[in-house]
Amino acid sequence: MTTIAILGAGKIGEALLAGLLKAGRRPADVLFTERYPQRVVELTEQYGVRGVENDEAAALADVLVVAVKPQDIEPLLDALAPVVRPGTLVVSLAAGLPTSLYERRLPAGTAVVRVMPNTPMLVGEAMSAISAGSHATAEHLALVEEMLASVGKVVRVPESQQDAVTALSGSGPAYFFFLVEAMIDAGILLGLPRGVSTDLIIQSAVGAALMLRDSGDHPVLLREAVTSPGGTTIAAIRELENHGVRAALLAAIEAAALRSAQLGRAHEPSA
Ligand SMILES: NC(=O)C1=CN([C@@H]2O[C@H](COP(=O)(O)OP(=O)(O)OC[C@H]3O[C@@H](n4cnc5c(N)ncnc54)[C@H](O)[C@@H]3O)[C@@H](O)[C@H]2O)C=CC1
Ligand SMILES: O=C(O)[C@@H]1CCC=N1
Repeated sequence: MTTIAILGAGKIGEALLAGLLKAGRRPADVLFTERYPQRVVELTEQYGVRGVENDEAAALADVLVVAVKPQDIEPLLDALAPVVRPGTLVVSLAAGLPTSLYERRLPAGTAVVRVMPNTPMLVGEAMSAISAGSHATAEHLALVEEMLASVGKVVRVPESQQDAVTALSGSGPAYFFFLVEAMIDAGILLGLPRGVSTDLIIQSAVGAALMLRDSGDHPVLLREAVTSPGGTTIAAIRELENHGVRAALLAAIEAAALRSAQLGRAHEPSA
């Protein structure tokens, strides 16, 4: 059985850990590393998996999943470079970091797959996009696809599209949460109790999400079906357009993609 070590078990690392176990991987086949001892205790107690040091993970695991913040990558690569074994697959979940960074810093020929997941991984509904580095084979991609399919959907994209993916689906859940938060506040403005407003909006979000996924209809058609002539919805849509919400989303997502590219460039040799 393949042994997987998750290096950095924070929000996304824990989501993957939980998802892999839920999908049937044995706790003995999953390791993790964490820099805070208290976090090691918590995760060991909760999931029955073993917390180890990064060099031990490199010695024991077939797949090393990097789930530290991009800003924390340098010390981790320093720790891994002398101990990564031939044949190890490195899977990076970090925003912005190109496979070339790992290939430059780890032993020659190390296979790297870059992944952009998102937090709905916690509920088995992740959207993950994967790209092969220059030494990753079809088998490596298939293995990563199989791992991630246990916690949601997976698509393959050229690595050149990963900054855009990061801006869309990596950060995407935050935009929906932001929208929901604002809509709940609108209910408060209209005098509804917070609990009622929250229930109304969350169930509407769940229903709309399922229609988007399952109906096969374009979002425009779904919106038009809610928008009666001379009715309430069109009055709201006019305000959304007047306030530039569409343009704001285009600008926001473009800013996220630029930030992803910038995070990658920060680790270039000349930076
Ligand atoms: N949170 C999100 O929605 C998403 C995050 N990502 C990426 O996943 C990565 C992790 O993000 P989060 O989980 O949000 O961050 P986080 O801060 O919750 O988790 C990172 C964890 O790594 C640990 N860590 C740092 N250096 C370490 C080291 N040398 N050895 C062992 N553990 C170490 C930290 O203690 C922390 O618990 C980032 O690179 C981020 O770009 C990707 C997609 C979505
Ligand atoms: O905000 C971030 O940098 C990470 C990457 C994608 C989602 N969260």
